[in-house]
Amino acid sequence: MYIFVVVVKQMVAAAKEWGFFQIVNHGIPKEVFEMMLVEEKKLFDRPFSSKVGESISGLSKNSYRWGNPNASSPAQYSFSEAFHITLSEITKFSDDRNNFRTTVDLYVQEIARVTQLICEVLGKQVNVNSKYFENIYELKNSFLRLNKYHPRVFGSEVFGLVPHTDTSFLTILFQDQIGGLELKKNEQWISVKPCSEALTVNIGDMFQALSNGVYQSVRHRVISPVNMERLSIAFFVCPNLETEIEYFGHPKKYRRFSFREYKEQSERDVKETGDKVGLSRFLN
Ligand SMILES: O=C(O)CCC(=O)C(=O)O
Ligand SMILES: [Fe+2]
Repeated sequence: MYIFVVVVKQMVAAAKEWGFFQIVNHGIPKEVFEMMLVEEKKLFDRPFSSKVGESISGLSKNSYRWGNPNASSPAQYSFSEAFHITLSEITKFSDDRNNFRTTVDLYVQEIARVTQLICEVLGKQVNVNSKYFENIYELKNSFLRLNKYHPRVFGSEVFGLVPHTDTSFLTILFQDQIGGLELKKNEQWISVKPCSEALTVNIGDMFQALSNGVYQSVRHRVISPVNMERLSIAFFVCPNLETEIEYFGHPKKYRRFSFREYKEQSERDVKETGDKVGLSRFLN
């Protein structure tokens, strides 16, 4: 019990100060990550035409992304490709010849169990209404993002993923051992070193709003690896589109808004400026 209290304190402190922390002893067997990496590799190894052209293993057609479609200068290029798989899609997969569906489903169940605990614990400390995290596995708008980063082809630093904050409540990331993820703190970029047993958790914009700005959704980016590829798997816990995001105490830092409103505003901002304005648009 004492240990639990200490760990909660550390998580809360990290969520406030860094917006990031790593967890070990999460109870997910390492085989689950290994199996998931095998499936991820197989998926990315398909020919480009197959990834953009047809639906794979029952994934929706627009689940595949590459680069940054909104880039208007080299500084905004992202040298990576990704698959987005929503929880609602997982139940609809039809083709399971290659264990893809079973593996993804197992992964999400395991991750959702750990995420449930983290969300409840963090939420409780800042009086977030418990309805937001009642059943993480039922939040069908949540999604997995499988990321593959390509070795850099130009000189010095190239982005694998441009600086951004996550729109989610919270993101829970498994990364391989290559490294490249960095977070911004006091105007400096700091690397989040890979640790094979750890999951990396970061606060998203929605948790910042629900906690009235106490937890920080911190900007982060990925620097392209040198001479090798990097893989990661991010699980974004997201509310349903119509969910109203609101802190129930006073004074309220942000006005009430729906997740749909936030997403649509962010998409418009990204299209127009290449970047999301984020929560500062929703100040009270
Ligand atoms: O791959 C990583 O290390 C980070 C991924 C990320 O930030 C994202 O997918 O939003
Ligand atoms: Fe991110």
